[in-house]
Amino acid sequence: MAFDPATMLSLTLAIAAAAALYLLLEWRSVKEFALLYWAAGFATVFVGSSLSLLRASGHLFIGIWLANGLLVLAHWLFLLGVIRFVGERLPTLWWCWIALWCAMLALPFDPAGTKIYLIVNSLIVGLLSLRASAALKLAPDVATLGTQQLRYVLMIHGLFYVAKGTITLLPGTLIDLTVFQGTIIRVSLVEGVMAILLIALSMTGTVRYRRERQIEHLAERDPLTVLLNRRGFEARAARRLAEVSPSAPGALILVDIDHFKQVNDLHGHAAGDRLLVTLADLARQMLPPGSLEARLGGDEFAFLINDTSAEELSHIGETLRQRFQLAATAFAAPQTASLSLGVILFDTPPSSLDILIDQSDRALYDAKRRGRNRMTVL
Ligand SMILES: Nc1nc2c(ncn2[C@@H]2O[C@H](COP(=O)(O)OP(=O)(O)OP(=O)(O)O)[C@@H](O)[C@H]2O)c(=O)[nH]1
Repeated sequence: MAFDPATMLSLTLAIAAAAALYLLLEWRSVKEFALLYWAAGFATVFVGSSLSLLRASGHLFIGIWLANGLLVLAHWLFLLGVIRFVGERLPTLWWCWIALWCAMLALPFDPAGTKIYLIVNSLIVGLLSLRASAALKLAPDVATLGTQQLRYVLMIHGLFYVAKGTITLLPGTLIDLTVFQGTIIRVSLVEGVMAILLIALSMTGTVRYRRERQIEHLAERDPLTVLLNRRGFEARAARRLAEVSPSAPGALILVDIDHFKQVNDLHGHAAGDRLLVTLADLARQMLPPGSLEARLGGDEFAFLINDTSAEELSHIGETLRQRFQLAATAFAAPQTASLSLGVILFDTPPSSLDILIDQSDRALYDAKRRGRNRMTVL
């Protein structure tokens, strides 16, 4: 296939239209607002590329100025989509490109004017793409394969446009925007086709990966307390247990609320829910960073702590018990709700999490049997 301008522009038109439509359909199912910006961006590329065909018939204002201006607008929409996707705010300064681009309308249609136009236009497109790429540099726990892909595609695209603007500065560089003449313009058309294809694919990938991660996250969380559920706890525990050694012992604390049924019966299910959330909040506040906190079901919770000691466990258990008891006084009952804790401290990795849960369950049973509102350590 010849890389002639007409073929490249036809490809650009076809891919941009398909990308706009695809992102719009994707938005209908995922309702991620960034997809709307990106779809609008590709629709703008489609309109801009269509208008650029008019330069061949002498309509230079529409075919060059307006068409290339729409290319800038498209990249602005891509940037707005990325900003929306990462939940950032864009400083007002970034709106200045509109004033700059309008100022270029004053440039004459001679070779010097066209050259300045191409340089400024390319630099604006390059900077908008690089800014979008920078916004996608997310923390490792938030970044997905999709965001990484989009980040690098936008970075390469932005660098290409900055290079294009810079090379155009060189004396003797041949460009003729009126008839798509000059190596830079031709290379740019080829890059444009590749870029819109890769950007569109990365954009859908970005949203998909994030959605998958959100679904994964929800599947491993208890909706009421937002602690891990049993499945999430099991999935994460194996790696923590393998890190246990005599110099860094581990502990599993099993917690059950005493007389919880009375809270539900006397104050309603919503009050019971509030108490469960209170316990989850206390655990989040008091357990050392890196601990695993889970609600195994009903009023039973499990906390896995690494690199701990009997003294630390005793302090955590006692404080948790006392603070919970204080919070539970808001729900008066013949027997106020309290906490029973069964703790197992171990200095070698156990053969399985289930065995560990069984052992701490025995400790918990002992705490219940001895009158509740206490902690038993094995
Ligand atoms: N509010 C609320 N209650 C729940 C939830 N899940 C389970 N429960 C209730 O938790 C209670 C747990 O019962 P038990 O642990 O047997 O009762 P208990 O009164 O705590 O008894 P002891 O543990 O022996 O002191 C039941 O009444 C369940 O209906 C929930 O998500 N929200």
